[in-house]
Amino acid sequence: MSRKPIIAGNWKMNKTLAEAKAFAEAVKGKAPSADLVETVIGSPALFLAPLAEILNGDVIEVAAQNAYFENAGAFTGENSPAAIADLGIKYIIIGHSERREYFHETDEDINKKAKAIIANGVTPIICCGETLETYEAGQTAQWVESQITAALKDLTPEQVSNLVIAYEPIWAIGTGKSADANTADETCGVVRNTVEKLYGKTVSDAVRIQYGGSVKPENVAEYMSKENVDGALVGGASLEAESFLALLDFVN
Ligand SMILES: O=C[C@H](O)COP(=O)(O)O
Repeated sequence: MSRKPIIAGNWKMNKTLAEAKAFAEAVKGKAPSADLVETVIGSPALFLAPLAEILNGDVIEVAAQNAYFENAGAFTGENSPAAIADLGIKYIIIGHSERREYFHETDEDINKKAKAIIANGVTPIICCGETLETYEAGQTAQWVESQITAALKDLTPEQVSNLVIAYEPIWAIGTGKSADANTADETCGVVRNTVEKLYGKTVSDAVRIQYGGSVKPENVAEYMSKENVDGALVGGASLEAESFLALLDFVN
């Protein structure tokens, strides 16, 4: 099954407006054709509008790193999925382990966010992944299956076919100790099998699954060679324009 690769950077809470705009100008027009790979930059909400303007018409898409599950109302500090969609943003990352850890987001929150994002015509990138303790206890498959089952609750087969899931072992995030490609492929396979159990093989064959956790230009091609890995969600190595573009070299 050929699924279009998708490489997404996640800047997390980094950059100033000037740095974000300089990055966008540096990468504009330099990513491979969208026929070969989907390229996405996950930006802080502060920079979504200027990035969307600079990259308007470019193959590179902009993603938000989170959104609330209501479109408007008395939710101080939150960002509306409808307002994000209104900027022309095509992707919203949700359920990142840092949001779950530091901001106590639950599987139920992620499910509500996914529904609200899809209702606004935006594609969610739904994150899952286990702690080192869970990994060392051999409980990764059960953990990831429970996260994905809860995140997809009540979504339709078509909605699931079109979204992206990112498997990010917490123990590999920001540590430089990435999961080896076979482990990444195996657990992305668990994610795909979970989708198949819930929705059938047509949907599980269509859904795209990224690996994330210390992905670099030096190791991205190996991940992308694996059957169950359709892309990468990249933190540190996406912060600099040269490194971000080098993540895409595997398509050549
Ligand atoms: O969203 C990205 C992941 O948290 C991976 O971050 P990293 O590439 O810095 O390990």
